[in-house]
Amino acid sequence: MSLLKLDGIHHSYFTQTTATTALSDISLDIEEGEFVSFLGPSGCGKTTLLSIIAGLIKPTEGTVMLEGQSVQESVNKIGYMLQQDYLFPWKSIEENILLGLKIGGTLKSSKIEYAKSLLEQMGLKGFETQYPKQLSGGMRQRVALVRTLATEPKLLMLDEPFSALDYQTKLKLEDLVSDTLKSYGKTAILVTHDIGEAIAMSDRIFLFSARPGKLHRTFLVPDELRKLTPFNARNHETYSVLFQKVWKELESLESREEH
Ligand SMILES: Nc1ncnc2c1ncn2[C@@H]1O[C@H](COP(=O)(O)OP(=O)(O)OP(=O)(O)O)[C@@H](O)[C@H]1O
Repeated sequence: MSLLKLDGIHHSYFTQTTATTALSDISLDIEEGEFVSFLGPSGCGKTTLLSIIAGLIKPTEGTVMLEGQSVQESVNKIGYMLQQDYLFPWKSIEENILLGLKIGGTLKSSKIEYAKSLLEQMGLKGFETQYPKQLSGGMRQRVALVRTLATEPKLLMLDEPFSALDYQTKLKLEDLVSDTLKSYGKTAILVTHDIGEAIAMSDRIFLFSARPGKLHRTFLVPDELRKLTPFNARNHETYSVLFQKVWKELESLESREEH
């Protein structure tokens, strides 16, 4: 059984006078432990689809099942990492990380130990008593990921989590996030505008067409890239071949939108 199953998703936004169809007939499956990316022209409905998967928006038509249950019954199984870290500035790094567990009523010693091991793995040991403003943007994003992983979500939604970072920090964080998610066998969906990031980090890439967003094509990332770190994948010859393919396909979708 797939971890996540979307079947016939269709979504329109309605006002009193207008209807905007954002998504049309999206069906896809994501397996446990897979890392997939959602790519597509601006406005093709990626954020709408993430919100539907998270159970924040009920689709006009279609179903979303996580581990065979409707998402409305599984909201606590989903974790987020967003473009902004949304850490509480008045709380220390440790307090920020443990907050999700506290709110969820699962602040047990085994969970605290797990959070501490994540903190160490993300290179944040020694920063527990510091405050967000004392950390760099890349470090704050690492704290945000630890806070998310600490609640042990089944599915992680990564909504452009690297797009506000400088290029070098972004490349380093891609490696660290990829390594951490692989080592814990986590399933993740990355929304990005960066084709290279999608190729370097994913097992599969879902390419959506312009509004209304439809699943246009799925690209399988070849094994020789998947076994490398994202940084090393970017330097492999197969990477450029796939980059060209995805680029051309995306460009054709964007030019269709303009006419
Ligand atoms: N609350 C809303 N009410 C009406 N229309 C909306 C609403 N939210 C999104 N839309 C429309 O639905 C379409 C899809 O929007 P969405 O934000 O999901 O796309 P996206 O692919 O995430 O965009 P981007 O890549 O620019 O972030 C767009 O045309 C947008 O204008």
